[in-house]
Amino acid sequence: MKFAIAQLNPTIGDLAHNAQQVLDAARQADRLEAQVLVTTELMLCGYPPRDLLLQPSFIQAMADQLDALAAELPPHLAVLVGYAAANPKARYHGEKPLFNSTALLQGGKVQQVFHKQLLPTYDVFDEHRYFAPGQGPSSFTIPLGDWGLRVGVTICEDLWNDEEFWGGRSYPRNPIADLADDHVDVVINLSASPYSLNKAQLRASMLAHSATRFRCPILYANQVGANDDLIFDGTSMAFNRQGDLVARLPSYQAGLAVVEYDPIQRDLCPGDIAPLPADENEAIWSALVLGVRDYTHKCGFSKAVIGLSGGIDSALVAAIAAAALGPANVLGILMPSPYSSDHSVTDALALAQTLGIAHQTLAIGPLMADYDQVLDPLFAGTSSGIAEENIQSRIRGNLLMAVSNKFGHLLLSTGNKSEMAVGYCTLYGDMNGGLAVIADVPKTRVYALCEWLNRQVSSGTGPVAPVTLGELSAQVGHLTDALIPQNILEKPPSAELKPGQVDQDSLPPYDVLDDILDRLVQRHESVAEMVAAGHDAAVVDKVLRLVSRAEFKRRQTPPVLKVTDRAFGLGWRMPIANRWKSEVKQLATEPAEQLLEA
Ligand SMILES: Nc1ncnc2c1ncn2[C@@H]1O[C@H](COP(=O)(O)OP(=O)(O)OC[C@H]2O[C@@H]([n+]3cccc(C(=O)O)c3)[C@H](O)[C@@H]2O)[C@@H](O)[C@H]1O
Ligand SMILES: Nc1ncnc2c1ncn2[C@@H]1O[C@H](COP(=O)(O)OP(=O)(O)OP(=O)(O)O)[C@@H](O)[C@H]1O
Ligand SMILES: NC(=O)CC[C@H](N)C(=O)O
Repeated sequence: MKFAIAQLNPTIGDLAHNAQQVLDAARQADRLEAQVLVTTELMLCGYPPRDLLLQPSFIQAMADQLDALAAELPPHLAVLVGYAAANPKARYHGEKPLFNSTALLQGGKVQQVFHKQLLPTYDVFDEHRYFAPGQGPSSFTIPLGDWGLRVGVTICEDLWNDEEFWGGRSYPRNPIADLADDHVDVVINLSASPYSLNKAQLRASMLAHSATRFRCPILYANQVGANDDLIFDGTSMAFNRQGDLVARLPSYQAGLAVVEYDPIQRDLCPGDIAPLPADENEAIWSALVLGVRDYTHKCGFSKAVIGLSGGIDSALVAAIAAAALGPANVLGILMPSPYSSDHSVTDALALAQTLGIAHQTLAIGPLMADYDQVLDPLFAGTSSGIAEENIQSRIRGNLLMAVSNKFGHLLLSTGNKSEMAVGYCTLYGDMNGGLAVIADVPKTRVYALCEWLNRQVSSGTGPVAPVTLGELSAQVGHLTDALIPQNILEKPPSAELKPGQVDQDSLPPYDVLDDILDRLVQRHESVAEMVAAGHDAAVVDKVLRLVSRAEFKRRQTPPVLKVTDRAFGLGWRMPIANRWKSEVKQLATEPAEQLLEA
């Protein structure tokens, strides 16, 4: 008796293409003599479909696609497919018209339908907006010799609510416990669980716990690929009833695994276990490469443009883009101003050369002079300040968008999470772009990732992950000792908007800033807790005020690829016109310029 797990990469709304992926996987599973194929949550429409779910024509098209798929599948194979099913009982306003469902397709038609019971509505999830909860327990039976194997079906969050695992902090219901009470032999879970740092390890310990606690094998199929800001790592797994890992699919790529069930032992047999990324840097790098590749291609682009400043943020984004799209599809634009250092140009050129990407230099001095001249009647008699400095950034943003418009390149923006948090970036300037590639990566991690990249290349360790450095190395071919030129790693970070400017004139050292931000954004700590951890109260106060003051900018940031537990975007929904002072001593009404320089 064999189960197949299909780890697939659906595109939101591309029903025919997603169904074709299921069909291809089913044919492969059939050739491998599997009896059951498990796909991922909402596979037919892709996860998360968001407000497409509010369009009745979309739901009808999905139902039609499901019937068409059922008719084409190998007839003996039982195929579990995630889709959104109409809720026939929904009659009054406010009752949700849909279920988040799994169809069991076999013999050319839909045999059974199971509904998700626990609907996540936190962080980036908003499932109560669309779905009614199902009432379990949900199972089906596969004839096996003279008995029937009872298979319990759950959908993603259904498995995330074991009160023992979370130390009592969960809802009263646990669908896995209900299935165990119902004496199922195996539990299946169809998931769309987005990547964040170390989440694969969390999922594994949670699954191992449930398998052990209920003495029940678990097969877990997770979506792979990126849809908008969310990156899905896949890393599908299977655990036996002792809680041992018996199979794992590779992270960050589509694939199919077959796991055998032994009816005598009533347990899963050991199968192939793909390695996890070797460390945190490899995991984040691989996630970002997948995020850029899928966003770019799924939005219909093949090429990207990036402003290359000779700094570390644009260097990392350019390396990610080169790995994701191929160096031939990345264009770096150097735009020196009279305030730019020589090394901003030489370092950017060295980077373009090691990455093998095309580059072009557009000097912005004459445009700055034109702006000064045009604004002179209005600005005469005022002292030069932030308005004039930001014009440089806006000229660059404008030129980059002109290149994007002219040649159809996607503009990748380069701001990191630390500067996005405190508003150390210019609206309609360096914030321009279609995708904010590293806006969930703190500056200290930007350095760590670049150092890791250089170590990988210089140690000649070769491919580190299937979609990542290996491909980049293969494409670049001539990598020597460093991918990111050493000077980019060593020089002090600077916006170079005025002579001699460095980030640390305005901001606390990045290790201090990032620790405070982590405590604020991820861990919801109070000022008192941060001070107790050793931070200076005045520094904490300044950072909190900057964060509060910059909300209007973050709301206008391009979609941010999420790699932490809490990214700016859907998981961070703060009001802009906001007078809540928390423990911040005073409302942040000072201009950002004064705050940054305080
Ligand atoms: N609540 C609100 N809702 C909507 N809009 C609001 C707003 N409050 C201010 N604004 C608008 O925002 C403007 C201020 O924001 P903005 O124009 O971005 O300018 P601002 O934040 O004043 O200055 C940008 C800062 O980013 C730094 N920086 C660091 C690194 C790189 C770069 C770079 O550009 O390369 C820049 C730069 O040194 C400076 O300190 C106001 O003049 C106002 O128009
Ligand atoms: N001289 C320049 N040429 C091209 N692009 C630039 C230049 N200066 C700034 N940019 C663009 O604006 C972004 C923000 O730049 P800036 O150097 O001011 O800040 P940063 O946070 O230190 O980033 P980086 O580390 O990439 O320099 C850069 O990442 C780059 O995309
Ligand atoms: N799609 C879901 O139900 C996802 C929720 C789940 N807790 C996760 O992050 O993986």
